[in-house]
Amino acid sequence: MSDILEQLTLVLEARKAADADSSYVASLHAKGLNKILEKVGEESVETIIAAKDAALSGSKDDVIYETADLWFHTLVMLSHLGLSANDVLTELARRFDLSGLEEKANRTSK
Ligand SMILES: N=c1c2ncn([C@@H]3O[C@H](COP(=O)(O)OP(=O)(O)OP(=O)(O)O)[C@@H](O)[C@H]3O)c2ncn1[C@@H]1O[C@H](COP(=O)(O)O)[C@@H](O)[C@H]1O
Repeated sequence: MSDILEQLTLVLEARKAADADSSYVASLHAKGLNKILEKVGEESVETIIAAKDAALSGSKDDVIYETADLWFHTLVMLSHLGLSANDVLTELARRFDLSGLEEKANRTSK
């Protein structure tokens, strides 16, 4: 796992027990899963809009910024559910080198 992802995972875990008044992450946990999912949805839309704008303007800075917001909020969602980036990385590693078409054919109904 990249250094920053590893460090952020540790911070997110610690924030589950932090005071909601002094931590944005703790405030999300206190508000609950629906609020976290609302943020994931919001950041998804903002990422899509930034990508569409980048295709028109050629400026990609907002795509990076909004994608970081999206990744961050999905990490909070995973943490809230007792999961972590490592669980997703393990799944990506399992898929590595497997054609997307082949992987899809092997999927059980989900
Ligand atoms: N990477 C991030 C990160 N990315 C985005 N954000 C916050 O996510 C929010 C998203 O932006 P919005 O404009 O949607 O926020 P908002 O309008 O305040 O949100 P709402 O009131 O609409 O819910 C902002 O408050 C950002 O500051 C982050 N907050 C924290 N982190 C990391 O998490 C760590 C722990 O943060 P705290 O829990 O706040 O200490 C930090 O040290 C960082 O490493």
